[in-house]
Amino acid sequence: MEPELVVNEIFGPTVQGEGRSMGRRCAFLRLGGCNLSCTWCDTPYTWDWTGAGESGVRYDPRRELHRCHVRKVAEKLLSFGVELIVISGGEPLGQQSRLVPLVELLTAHGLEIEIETNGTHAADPALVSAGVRFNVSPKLAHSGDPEHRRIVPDALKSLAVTEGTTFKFVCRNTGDLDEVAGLVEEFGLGSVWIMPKGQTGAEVSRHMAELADAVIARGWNLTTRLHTLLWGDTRGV
Ligand SMILES: Nc1nc2[nH]cc(C(=O)O)c2c(=O)[nH]1
Ligand code: SF4
Ligand SMILES: [Mg+2]
Repeated sequence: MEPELVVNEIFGPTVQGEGRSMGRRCAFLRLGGCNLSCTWCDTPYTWDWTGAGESGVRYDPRRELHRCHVRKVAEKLLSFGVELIVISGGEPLGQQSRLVPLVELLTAHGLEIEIETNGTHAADPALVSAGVRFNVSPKLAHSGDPEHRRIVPDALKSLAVTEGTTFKFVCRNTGDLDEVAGLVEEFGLGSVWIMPKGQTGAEVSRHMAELADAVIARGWNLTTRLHTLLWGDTRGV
């Protein structure tokens, strides 16, 4: 039987708004479901059916989630005519065995693939050998998730030695950077990016200004949230 993915939305062309490929033209596959429930999550409509997030909104899974055959998803993503596909969520690695055939179809067409993940799942070796790059965003205490759920040591250690992985931490101020340093040290994380928390351009810019000098001084990289600066808290961009 042909595998199906639980999809929230497919959109493009846009630009990758975060991290190492910021500004690159791309299309997005946003999958449904997440194993965490961060209070400030910017995509609660992919998982929050009870109103657990900051907004208190209960989203309707019947509206938000769609089962789609891998082949159809691939066709749609290829139709955007972009060189880079970003797979996000929710938490896309919750469906990673079913992502393998999709990634194989896309890489056969010469596309590059990045997966945004919260770092609680080790990557399937088949995704790694297909050439997927992982943008791993472990959650800090301010996410509101209990530590045993947001920090999975074996997953982080495995992702840390996976070729081409970057780590991207959502931070508000310099106080958060000590917590990042602790994780970097404990799990041997390389290619560290700090990203300001924010769902409006003003909030992103304020946190960015507070963080920039300290991030540079610590020898890390800084990314903004380009899509938020451009389009605010809009879906599907
Ligand atoms: N343009 C754009 N860039 C992004 N980079 C990571 C995103 C995400 O939602 O994971 C995202 C997103 O939602 N939009
Ligand atoms: S891990 Fe990501 S998608 Fe899941 S709740 Fe946290 S911010 Fe939202
Ligand atoms: Mg987003």
